[in-house]
Amino acid sequence: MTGRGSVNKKRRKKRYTYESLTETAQYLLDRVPYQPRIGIICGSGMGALAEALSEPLIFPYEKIPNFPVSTVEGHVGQLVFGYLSGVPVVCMQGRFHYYEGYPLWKCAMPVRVMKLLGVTHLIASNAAGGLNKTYKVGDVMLVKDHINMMGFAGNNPLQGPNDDRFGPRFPPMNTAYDKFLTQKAKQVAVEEDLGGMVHEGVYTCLGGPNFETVAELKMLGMLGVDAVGMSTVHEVITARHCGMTVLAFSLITNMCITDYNCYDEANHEEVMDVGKMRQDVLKRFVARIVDFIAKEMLTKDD
Ligand SMILES: O=P(O)(O)O[C@H]1O[C@H](CO)[C@@H](O)[C@H]1O
Ligand SMILES: Nc1nc2[nH]cnc2c(=O)[nH]1
Repeated sequence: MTGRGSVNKKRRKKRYTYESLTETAQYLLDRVPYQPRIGIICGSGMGALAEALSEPLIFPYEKIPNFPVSTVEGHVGQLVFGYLSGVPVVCMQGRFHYYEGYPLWKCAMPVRVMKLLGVTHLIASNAAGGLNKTYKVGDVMLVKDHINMMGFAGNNPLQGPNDDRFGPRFPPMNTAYDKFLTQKAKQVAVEEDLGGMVHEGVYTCLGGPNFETVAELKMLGMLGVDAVGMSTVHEVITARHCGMTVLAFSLITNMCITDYNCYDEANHEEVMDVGKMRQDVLKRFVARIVDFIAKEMLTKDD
């Protein structure tokens, strides 16, 4: 086979199969003496969330069969297994973004590996720009919904042949973010020094890596977006496709600039600094949510 046909065939071959992802999961299960039930994805500058795990077992991405590698500052690039609030969890200390050059199905691949490890609940965190004018830097926005902007252009992590062993061809997304868990997280946030700084809102993911123009942000504001980032949506779609319960939150690391007379500029250093600034409170926040899931939700699933 020559030309386009052979190029397409090679591309198709590179996609993960159920079997190759099982191989990845088995590699990890052979080295970890338990199955994690909760998965946590650390946002930019929020890798410290993984430092809260006791008895950590660390797997750098480059050592895990079939795993992509992290290329972004603030994303260490390792899977950390351990206990949080006494519950076995797995934490992605570093996620994959479209702007790194990975297709969305590859960016979301660790979520399927988590599923095969036994994870039923996903907590996805991210750093995001606050578009809602009532938000402030350092606030937390619980994601109540998303707008899949990249999906509008036909780019979706579930694109390509569907494997029913993961989930259905046409999964619903209107219940993507678990309401019960989000309500509980709201209550926890209020109790954990985040009262008045916790919101519920709509997140969108753009391809990046550039931050947005003023006109783009104005448009997103009109669409009802409260926070803007470059991740999470593809992970959540993949998680819901395979039946996981999802909670997601954004740390507002910068306010989106929608004024042509403002000459401040968004930058990644600020994003990471704010992550660091909020790391202790977020560690407690996530630990309490894990505790809640373990006590109120896992037992129901068992
Ligand atoms: O979404 P996370 O990975 O938290 O990071 C956000 O912050 C980075 C930009 O500073 C981008 O990677 C964006 O997606
Ligand atoms: N797209 C986008 N991603 C971010 N991540 C952190 N802040 C921002 C932002 O303002 N825009």
